[in-house]
Amino acid sequence: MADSLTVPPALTGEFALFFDLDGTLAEIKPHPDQVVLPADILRVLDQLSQDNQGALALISGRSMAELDELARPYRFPLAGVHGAERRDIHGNAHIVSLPDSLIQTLTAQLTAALTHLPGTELEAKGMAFALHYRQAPEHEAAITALATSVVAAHPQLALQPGKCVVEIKPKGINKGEAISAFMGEAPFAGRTPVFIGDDLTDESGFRVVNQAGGISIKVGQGETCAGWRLPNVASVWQWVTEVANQQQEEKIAHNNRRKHDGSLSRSL
Ligand SMILES: O=P(O)(O)OC[C@H]1O[C@H](O[C@H]2O[C@H](CO)[C@@H](O)[C@H](O)[C@H]2O)[C@H](O)[C@@H](O)[C@@H]1O
Repeated sequence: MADSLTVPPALTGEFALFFDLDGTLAEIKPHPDQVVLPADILRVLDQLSQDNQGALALISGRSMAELDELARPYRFPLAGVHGAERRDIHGNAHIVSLPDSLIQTLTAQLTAALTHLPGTELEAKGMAFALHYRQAPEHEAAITALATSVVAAHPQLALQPGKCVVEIKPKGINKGEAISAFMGEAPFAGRTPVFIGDDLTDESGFRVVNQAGGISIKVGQGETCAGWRLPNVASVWQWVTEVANQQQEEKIAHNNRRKHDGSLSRSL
């Protein structure tokens, strides 16, 4: 499927919009804390959210606290840590946690192990851990072996490989489940889901969206079950801006038709 994929179609209708963050809305950077979302793109997302009755959510591997920071001043519905955290349209949080004792043990174990792998970084996210090797690609095999051994020792955990990262997350957690949860609730329910993502963690989201007859969009190269492809982050920004502009024009045309019909019926 991968290489014959084309740019996604125009969006006319009632949509529920889901966006991955790193590698989709934001360029990949050497370190996670160097990532920013341009103010223009945040305004476009807010516009899209308003024009779709609030049916827009960020679906990310990052924590919800980081997502809120990156999306400031806006507060969108969120799924963080690959779906282990979720904040619905009413602001209610749905959290999958691990026992504190296990989090403490894993933090200590992983911190100690990474001191022997210079250039690697541990990102502790509460119920999940990202083991980054972007600055030390020579340690990819060691990081993968370490994460694999930790997951093998704890049946409640699962591996989540990504771009220069191997993550350890609670078992059964994935972005597809998070999108399904949103699709069961207003204002998402009944709309056609659209999900844009770039990485392996996004494939479960694409599957759910495909099953619902929605629009799944892979950013960049690589095998995917998505139905459409955009080449890079710049093309995502361009596409979402075009979609927002088009929805605005439709709204204006719709309002003008209503005004015109109203004045016609008054004059009859
Ligand atoms: O689901 P996403 O929104 O795509 O988040 C996936 C992970 O993104 C971050 O790591 C990745 O992006 C970093 C910044 O560009 C990059 O330095 C790193 O190599 C990538 O793996 C984030 O740090 C993770 O917590 C997310 O799970």
